[in-house]
Formats: sequence, C-alpha cells, structure tokens
Amino acid sequence: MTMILAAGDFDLTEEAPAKINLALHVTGQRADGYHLLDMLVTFTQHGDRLGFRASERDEFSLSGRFSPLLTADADVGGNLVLKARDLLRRAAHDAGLEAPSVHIHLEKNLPVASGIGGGSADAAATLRGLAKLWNLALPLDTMTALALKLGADVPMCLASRPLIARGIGEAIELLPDFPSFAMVLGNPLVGVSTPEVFRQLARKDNPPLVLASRMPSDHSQWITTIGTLRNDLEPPAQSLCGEVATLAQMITDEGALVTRMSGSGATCFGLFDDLEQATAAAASLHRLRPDWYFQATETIKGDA
Ligand SMILES: C[C@](O)(CO)[C@H](O)COP(=O)(O)OP(=O)(O)OC[C@H]1O[C@@H](n2ccc(N)nc2=O)[C@H](O)[C@@H]1O
Ligand SMILES: Nc1ncnc2c1ncn2[C@@H]1O[C@H](COP(=O)(O)OP(=O)(O)OP(=O)(O)O)[C@@H](O)[C@H]1O
Repeated sequence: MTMILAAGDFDLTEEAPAKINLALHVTGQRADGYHLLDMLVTFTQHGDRLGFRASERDEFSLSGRFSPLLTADADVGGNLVLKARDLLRRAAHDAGLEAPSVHIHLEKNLPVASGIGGGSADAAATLRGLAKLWNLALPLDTMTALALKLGADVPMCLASRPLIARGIGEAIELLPDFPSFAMVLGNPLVGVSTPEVFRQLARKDNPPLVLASRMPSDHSQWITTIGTLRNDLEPPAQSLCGEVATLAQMITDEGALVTRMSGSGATCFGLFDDLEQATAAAASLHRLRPDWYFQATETIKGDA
C-alpha cells in the first residue's frame, strides 16, 4: 500500500533522523565477540517519518522510496517498529498501564542496512511516539533500557542529538554545544554485511577517540577536529565493496571539507560550508550516478 504520511491523518507524527558516525574508532573486543567502539555521532534533519493513530486493531503500513525492501508483516520481517511497539506495550502492562491498539505508518526514506541506523531510528521513534500516544510518562532510564534491548544504536537514536558513545554504543555523553553541519549523504545501494566488515578488520586495538582537553568551540574548529578522526571500518568496507572508495572520492571531488563512511557502510557523508553548497553537490552527484542515493541535509545541533 502506498500512503503519503500527512500529519493530519495521524494523532501524532515522529521524525526518525539518520544516525551519522562522524567518527568510529574500534578500540577492542568483548568476550562475546562484539567490538568496543568510540563514536562521535550526530543526526540529520532528513530521515524516516512515523505516524501513529488509535485504531480498533493493531495495523502497520509502509510508504517511501525504500519501503519495498521491508515487509509490513511482523512475523516475516521482524520489523524493528513492531518489536519496539510490543516491547513498550509489555512494559506498560507490567506497570499496570493501558497500551491500546494502534495504527503505525512508516515512511521509509532512508536506505536499508546502510550504516546510518535507519532501523534503530525507527525503533527509537516508535518508543517516543507510543509513549506519548499512550501517555506513559516512563522514566528516561526505563526508556533507555528498553531501547538497548532493541539494539546497541537505539539508545543513541532515542536521544537523536549529537553525542559521544562508547562501549558498543550504550555509554552516551550528550554534546550540548555541538554545531549543525551541512551534509551530503551518498549510498551506492550495494549492501555491505556488518559482521563481515568487523571480521575483516586488520586490528581491533586502534587508538581511542581523544578530543583535546577542551572541546572545539565552533563550527570550523569542529570541522578541523573531525578531519583528524577516523572510521576504522572504512578500509575493510572498501575492500569488500569497491563502490565505497569510488563514492567517497566523488563526494570529495564536489568540494566536501571532510568525507567519511558512516557505521559499517556503505553510506558516506561529506561536510560542506552551507546547505546551498551541499544541495548543489547532491544534484551534481545525482547527475553522475542517477542510480545511487544522494541527499543534502543539515545535522541537528546540540541542545545547549
Ligand atoms: C557499527 C554501528 O553501525 C555503529 O553505529 C552499529 O553498532 C551496527 O549496528 P547494527 O547494524 O544494528 O548491527 P548489529 O545487528 O548490532 O550487529 C551485527 C553484527 O556486527 C558485529 N558487531 C556489531 C557491533 C559491534 N559493536 N561489534 C560487532 O562485532 C557482530 O558480529 C554483530 O552480530
Ligand atoms: N524499520 C526498519 N528499517 C530498516 N531496517 C529494518 C527495519 N526493521 C528491521 N530492519 C532490518 O534491520 C537490518 C538493519 O537495518 P538498518 O537500516 O537499521 O541498518 P544500518 O543502517 O546498517 O544500521 P547501522 O548503522 O546500525 O549498522 C536490515 O537488514 C533490515 O532488514
């Protein structure tokens, strides 16, 4: 079913911003095999959107460019939106609260399995949206614990504000003074397997993310600082998927101040001076590769 997500059709709507790993340093490995990460993370204005309305029975519908890659069937696809709904409903019932039937609509604008955490963002937006619709007023700690059960990136996406995350993503420090950046997102629409990228890492004990004792104080200092950081998953992703290096070079050639891959790829981002330049770059990239995904956007600034 195709449906345009118009706010008026729903009791409330919730944005699900893309998660961008401005830096991702792999610093070790836990006994269970999961890798320890130091991440500088921000979120974009562009993202998925969810709509919620009271309904006689639970319903889930999808629209948007990337919705054909997902299924609305809870049992087949195990969509994270439905997992988040069920988890929050159980927590509400355990607390003696009502969590009535609901129609959830997901407008899927973000490429799937692409290193920008779309599924995690949708799960977090579902927790935020349903907590409001059901008037749950659960403590932030409870919401964060529920988020972590849905995935390591979901607590970050619950915040959807610039932050540093450590561990596997659960230890979060918000960055209230972090600026907004103009950004181009690019994806060759070729899947890269996250476990395979981690398996191909040459080293698992890379230097941690160290920001000088004083945080950069403005936009241009942050750009310089971000330029000195890394995504340790980029070399293995490049060797598994040749398009990643091609894409990064194309974004750099459009004049990006910093170009890097996000997460385990294949999405790469470029930082630009302003949205006008980012929009022109995205249009030019689209002309070069109309079959790939390019999007100009701005990132969400910290809540100072
Ligand atoms: C790398 C990040 O993009 C950083 O934001 C995310 O943590 C990845 O999150 P994701 O796509 O939800 O991936 P998950 O489903 O959690 O993990 C997929 C697989 O990647 C590997 N994995 C993932 C995260 C991590 N810290 N160490 C790992 O070794 C594990 O083999 C895991 O089974
Ligand atoms: N709502 C959803 N949106 C996207 N993917 C979903 C969703 N629900 C379940 N999935 C499944 O989750 C997997 C990961 O999708 P997602 O888009 O979150 O990955 P990602 O962008 O690589 O995330 P990360 O940056 O955390 O690695 C996909 O293979 C997809 O089938």
